Amino acid sequence: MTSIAMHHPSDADLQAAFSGHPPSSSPPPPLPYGTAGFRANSAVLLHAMHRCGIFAALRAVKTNQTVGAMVTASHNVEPDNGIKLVDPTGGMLEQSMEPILTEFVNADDAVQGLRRLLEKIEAQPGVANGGGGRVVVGQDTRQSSERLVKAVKDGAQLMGVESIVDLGEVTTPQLHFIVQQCNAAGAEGRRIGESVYFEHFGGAFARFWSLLPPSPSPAPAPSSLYVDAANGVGALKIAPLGEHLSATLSPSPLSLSLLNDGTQPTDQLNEECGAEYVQKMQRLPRGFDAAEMVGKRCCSMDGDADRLVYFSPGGESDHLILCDGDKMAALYCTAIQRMLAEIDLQDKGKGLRVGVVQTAYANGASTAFLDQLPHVDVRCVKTGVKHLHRAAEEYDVGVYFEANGHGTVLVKRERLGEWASVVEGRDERAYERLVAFLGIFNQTTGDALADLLATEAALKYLNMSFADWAALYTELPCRQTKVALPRWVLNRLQPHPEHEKTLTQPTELQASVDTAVSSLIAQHGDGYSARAFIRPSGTEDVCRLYVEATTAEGADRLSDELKAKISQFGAQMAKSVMK
Ligand SMILES: CC(=O)N[C@H]1[C@@H](OP(=O)(O)O)O[C@H](CO)[C@@H](O)[C@@H]1O
Ligand SMILES: [Mg+2]
Repeated sequence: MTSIAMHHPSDADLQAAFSGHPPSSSPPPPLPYGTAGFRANSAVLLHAMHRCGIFAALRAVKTNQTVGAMVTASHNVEPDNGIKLVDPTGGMLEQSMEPILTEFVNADDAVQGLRRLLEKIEAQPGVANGGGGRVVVGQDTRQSSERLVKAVKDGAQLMGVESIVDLGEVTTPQLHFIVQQCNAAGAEGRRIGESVYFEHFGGAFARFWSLLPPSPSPAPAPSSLYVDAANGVGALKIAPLGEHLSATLSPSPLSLSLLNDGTQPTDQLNEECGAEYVQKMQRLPRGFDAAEMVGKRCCSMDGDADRLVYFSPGGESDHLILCDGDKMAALYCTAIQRMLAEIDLQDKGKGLRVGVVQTAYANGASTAFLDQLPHVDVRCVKTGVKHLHRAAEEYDVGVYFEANGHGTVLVKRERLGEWASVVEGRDERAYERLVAFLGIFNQTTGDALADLLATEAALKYLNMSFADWAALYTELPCRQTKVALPRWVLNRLQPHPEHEKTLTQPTELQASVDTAVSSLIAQHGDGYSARAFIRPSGTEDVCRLYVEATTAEGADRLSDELKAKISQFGAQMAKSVMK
């Protein structure tokens, strides 16, 4: 295969780069770099994968570092697929690169597109001539993933990258973490693979556990945690995680029981299971028996294991008690607050700046709970973890969570280090415990496995049962619905650029929301609260509607009314183009 040196390739080189590769006869519809990368039905993605491979390799060559490419469509249905690119930091692709990549992926003329891309990449700051660079590729368990990974690798190979490592089936957060580790100081010669991941997170959990007050002897048997793996890639990682914990902590304090592991012929990825289903539908996932498992501690990951929600069957049909991302943020903040208080530094002007970042989908009761915690800033940003992650980085300890369970806690290690001297003579074990707890979180992205460990650690430390955790606050009744609309209609909806709690366009649709909300409040009088917003999804061709109100009946009514308004708006738009 021809490979292109980064500087001034000839037209023949560029032509060769695309010979035998899509786009084929029918050009696919333009693909946006959405909330989490490119995502669509897998049948139209081959050319995008090939070009993302080219792009990833160029970024790797330019920075002379390791870049990642994860082939996954996360919580989407099995026939969909997608790709998320991982920057050398281990984080998501830098935002300024998104339009550059999008233009290249959608260029009608592939050769011209690549020429423009080369110019733009060369203009970026970085190593002048590049040289080495590595692309690490991972995939979820979708049937289409293997074929698409091949297209990514073919694309990467054309760009003269020094090496391409195919990790096979890994979770999205594993790939992020491995990329970060590859670029860390002293990584040369280290084996690239997932063992580094299990050692790091299993080790962090074990360290924290060993710093807890000793359990009465003999230690009580660990209570089982039932894990719904959404029939996705996370299922493959529960056993190695368990083995690692048993090898480090004897006996392992966690007993993990795996369900929806994708091994049965009827198992379908994300179908009636997984974090998205459980959180949005508020229903028990398939395979969880309400009567048999009542009161048990359970959790659900999504298809690529970067989200986690906890729940407990309520005993009746498929009713459940949910601890979603909002409650995980509340739990972690409570634990961090307690740990800070133990070292007694918070109110002495030396405290760490602790912040929590949420989106407009956070339940109002969670925001109120976090707001009343002392010394914690609460912020609301746009949907999509890239926005939350960036905002959380501004704090010394930045907790971020989407209600759907995607989140983590970011820590400025150097600030923690500065504290080491301040705590001298105080409770040093408490300080070490704080450091160890914060060490459990994945610093690159939200991570179902790491969050599972952190949740179990926090519950143990706070001596809380699942029921105690669920009772930290009571959610306001809320409804999340979606209305299918074509992309060109969705493109007319412009959410507020900072918080998405309103639409700046079309103003008539926003006015309908305002009127419906005010009239519900007016009907109930003082003390009644209600909130609603509309937003186009960045991962599916749907318009999302979120509603919350003091009463369930009010939330239902508001939701029905606004759903009808959205459908009406879609119909009007369709009519206007037919004229
Ligand atoms: C309301 C909601 O849950 N939206 C999800 C969903 O984005 P949308 O743009 O809303 O489709 O998928 C994103 C990627 O997984 C996730 O970050 C986000 O929170
Ligand atoms: Mg996901």
